[in-house]
Amino acid sequence: MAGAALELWQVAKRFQGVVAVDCVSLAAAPGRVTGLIGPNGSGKTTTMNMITGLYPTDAGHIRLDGVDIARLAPHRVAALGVARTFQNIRLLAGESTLHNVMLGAHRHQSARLLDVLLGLPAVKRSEARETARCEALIDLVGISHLRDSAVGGLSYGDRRRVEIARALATRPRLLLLDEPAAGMNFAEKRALADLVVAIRDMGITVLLIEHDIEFVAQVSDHIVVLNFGREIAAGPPEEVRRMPSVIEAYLGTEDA
Ligand SMILES: Nc1ncnc2c1ncn2[C@@H]1O[C@H](COP(=O)(O)OP(=O)(O)OP(=O)(O)O)[C@@H](O)[C@H]1O
Repeated sequence: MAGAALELWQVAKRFQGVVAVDCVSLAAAPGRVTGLIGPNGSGKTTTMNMITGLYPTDAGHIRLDGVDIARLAPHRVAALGVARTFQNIRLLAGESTLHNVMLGAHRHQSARLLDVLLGLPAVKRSEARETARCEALIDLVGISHLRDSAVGGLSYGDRRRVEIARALATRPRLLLLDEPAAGMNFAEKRALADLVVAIRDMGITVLLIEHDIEFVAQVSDHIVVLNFGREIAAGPPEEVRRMPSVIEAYLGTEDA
């Protein structure tokens, strides 16, 4: 699978006079992990919401493999191979892990309604293939023992894994992770870091929003730092961590 190249150029967003994103330009290279960091309220989630089509941009371009997606509806952006997880986990609590992950896969089942109603063998084969693919993803994220468990009863970290597996089930070329390590303990974060690297090694481009600077530095090939809706620094993790502007804006705060 070839990861998509994401490019933002002078992107801006205001909410009734509040400047959420002032002027952000960034590039996420294909098949690499780009970390997007910054203090609370610096515009990270708003940027992600513009990339996925949830918010239309007020200015600038967002290009996916050169195609401007800035004003496309969320389902059209998703159809181009963009998947995401949310800061506040969004899953069907009463349904099993497998059922939740299968929801991500359904976009790829092309069977006609009549064929499904007739239960044709080709439809059953396609369903079996998709089930096997989703089971493999559940295994990849490390929760195969929770395949049939209702997700409402799972730990926070495991629910995050279900969300990532569901996003992967859509066969993304670009995966956006919004604070995936939030609320995780040390061991869970270490396993998550391995998972993010495994996803990158599958060829998928990853854009990662995260507060935990150690975690971001560990998994990112490139880091972009926002403050007050503007990009204040960008570069390799070790370089960015040493920049005085970053230390002042981010690492010096209680979020670091
Ligand atoms: N829907 C909205 N309506 C009004 N203001 C908003 C909306 N969404 C975000 N904002 C404002 O835009 C600014 C940027 O918010 P955003 O959530 O993008 O920041 P963030 O960097 O993701 O913060 P956090 O790390 O706390 O999640 C904040 O001042 C926020 O209050």
